[in-house]
Amino acid sequence: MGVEVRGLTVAYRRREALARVSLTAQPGVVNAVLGPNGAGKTTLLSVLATAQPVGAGVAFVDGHDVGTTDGRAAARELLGWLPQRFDLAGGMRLLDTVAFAAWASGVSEGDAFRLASDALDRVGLASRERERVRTLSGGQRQRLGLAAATAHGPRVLLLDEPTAGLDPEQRVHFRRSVRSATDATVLLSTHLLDDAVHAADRVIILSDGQVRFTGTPDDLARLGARGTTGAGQATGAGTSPYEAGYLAALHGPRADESP
Ligand SMILES: Nc1ncnc2c1ncn2[C@@H]1O[C@H](COP(=O)(O)OP(=O)(O)OP(=O)(O)O)[C@@H](O)[C@H]1O
Repeated sequence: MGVEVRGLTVAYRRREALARVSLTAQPGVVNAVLGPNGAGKTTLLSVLATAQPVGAGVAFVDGHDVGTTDGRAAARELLGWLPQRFDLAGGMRLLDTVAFAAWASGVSEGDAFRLASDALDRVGLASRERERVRTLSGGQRQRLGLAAATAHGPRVLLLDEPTAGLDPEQRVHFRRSVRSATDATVLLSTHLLDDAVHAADRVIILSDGQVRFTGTPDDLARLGARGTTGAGQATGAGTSPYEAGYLAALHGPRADESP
């Protein structure tokens, strides 16, 4: 069932971080949520992760309405969430870290270590499973976070800027790990266009709390290839079709209210 959001509005005090956002994410599809700083990406993922209340509108995670107490409880069992900032105990071994996360997500103690071992294998850390967390590089740490978020087999996976701060090679590794770690519906937030078009089947562009574009990376490139942004500015030489599409999406009309 994936994710469905209709008319979602979330405000901090009186300022709207999300303004009547509507979008769907189909089962098994990797969606990049792209947008500038302050666009509302973390707020959207936090609502879906049940860490933040729905203001107005509705949000369903695999058919469960996260605006209700029962819906939140049901959604939590089938979610995987890698927040923008997460703490891991440096002295713990990788295997114990992931097994603990699986157990905390409802997996039995007996299954937790087997699932943790499988998850570490999928993100390319199997050979390090006996090592301690503090020995990992930034990129390896993110992949450990991915293993911890996916070991219990979530139906919906929410990754908040998982490649922030990683060098290009580590970003490529991480993107590949997402593909191999899960067949869940994925929402992956980023402000890096490269990550969005290479990691995802679909791109959702948010700006100022509004959806500006939804489509495939090819759709975005086609939008860019039209040669002008929605604001009528010509795109310069050296601008890729994706970048031109991103600019057009940011400066054109909002996308979630079109048929
Ligand atoms: N706890 C908070 N209190 C008040 N305002 C907040 C809070 N969290 C976020 N905001 C505001 O809500 C808006 C959306 O923030 P959000 O963190 O969702 O954006 P983002 O797209 O994830 O940004 P970034 O790329 O910088 O992480 C911003 O204007 C931000 O200042």
